[in-house]
Amino acid sequence: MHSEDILDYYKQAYEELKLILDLSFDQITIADGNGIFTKVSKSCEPYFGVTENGLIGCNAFELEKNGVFDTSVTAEVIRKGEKVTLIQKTGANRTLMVTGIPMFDEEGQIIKIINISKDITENQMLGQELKDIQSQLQWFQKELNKRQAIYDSKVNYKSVSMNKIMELILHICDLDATVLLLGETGVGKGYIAKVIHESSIRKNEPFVPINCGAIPENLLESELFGYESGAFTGATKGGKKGLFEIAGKGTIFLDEIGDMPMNLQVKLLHVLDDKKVLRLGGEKPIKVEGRLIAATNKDLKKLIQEGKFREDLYYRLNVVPINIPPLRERKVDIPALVKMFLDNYNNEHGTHKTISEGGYNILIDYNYPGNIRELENIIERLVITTLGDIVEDIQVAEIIEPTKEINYNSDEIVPLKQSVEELERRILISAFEKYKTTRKVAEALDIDQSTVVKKAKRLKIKYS
Ligand SMILES: Nc1ncnc2c1ncn2[C@@H]1O[C@H](COP(=O)(O)OP(=O)(O)OP(=O)(O)O)[C@@H](O)[C@H]1O
Repeated sequence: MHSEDILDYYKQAYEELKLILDLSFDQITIADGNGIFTKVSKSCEPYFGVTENGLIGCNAFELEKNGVFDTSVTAEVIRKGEKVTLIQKTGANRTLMVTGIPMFDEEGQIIKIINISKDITENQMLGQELKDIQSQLQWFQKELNKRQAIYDSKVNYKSVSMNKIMELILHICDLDATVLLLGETGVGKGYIAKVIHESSIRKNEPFVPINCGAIPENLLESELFGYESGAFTGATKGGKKGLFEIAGKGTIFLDEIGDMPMNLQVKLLHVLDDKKVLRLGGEKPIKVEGRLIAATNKDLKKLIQEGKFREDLYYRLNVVPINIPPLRERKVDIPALVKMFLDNYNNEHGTHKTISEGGYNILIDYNYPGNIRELENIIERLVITTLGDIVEDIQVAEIIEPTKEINYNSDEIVPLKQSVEELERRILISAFEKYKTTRKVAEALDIDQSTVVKKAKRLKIKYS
């Protein structure tokens, strides 16, 4: 071949190479062994924010420093002496996947580096969007699970006050914060404590309830904190786990916290502050990881004033207070509860009882000093004691009549003696429903056992 033909051949080859470079969708750059760009495809311009001529003759190390791209693949190939693939962020805010391929001379020195880049900005954005959607989905799933748990728990309510409580529960169920449930006897504090546990991430861990008012002080202490063998006379060999230990990562429910003896209140406060518990006679602290829910029907502030409840413990427990209103203040909830209890007891006793319209109205009108517990008992008694399939008005009235309360909010003036007797009767009936024995009722009402017996006789209250 003549030298002119050779020149033509190379010229043509060069033109073809340039055309390929410029037509390529990918960004191609060629640098020499020192990292100086010798050829750059036109498509590079929008991706690096620098013109073709602005790149040619520039050093990759310099461009890296000037922020045209973060890590230069050319520079990396020179540093490592081998083929490199990396993700590169450019000054024009694009994300590229770049591969740099070195070419060597006979002595193994790099003479050229060919870089091919693919724009993956959209892929990355889609990837991020996918991640965002996935985390949103997880959040919705978690919310849905919590709502499902509340639905499954069959807390029937229509009232605004209960709706607010359930929304609060959804909000706090997964937090570690201590919950203090307040409300009259029978409003469902224990029931709600269980709902909180079952709607929370702790639902597969134990739910451990204990009634602080029903157990003597020394027994309560060993139940709560456990003991080592030989801690006291009669202690089981091998010791015993306390309820905090048994609850593990679950929920410990301290019912009737207002009845906890002062001495134990101090110990409980230490456990809550230190998040550690010591078994009686033990030396090794055990980590407390469970969530605490406490409940009381007593006025804790009044107990503090009377010196019967520690103020510091009160503030420690009162992180999320939930005040459950009495049933008489949310009568819209009664129909669904009546239906639920009627269905439950019909199932349990194999009956098909319904309640007459009049009987139903009596149930709605009644003020339930014993709250949901009393309503449940009334429905069970009606299902068991009535003979036909329809519970008539009179049968409902007969059950409610002995405890029918005087409506103190009405304008009707009733003789004081009658009012006092009625109030006593209500209190005693509720106390008997809960505590069953005259001794425990006397303890709860802080009167002598003989007074309980006398009053029950005078007010014709039956107890077993
Ligand atoms: N929302 C509810 N739906 C169905 N049953 C309920 C509901 N709330 C309470 N109950 C039922 O009413 C009864 C009393 O509830 P619970 O023992 O939780 O009340 P409490 O406020 O803890 O009472 P106390 O202060 O006397 O311990 C229980 O049998 C419980 O199952």
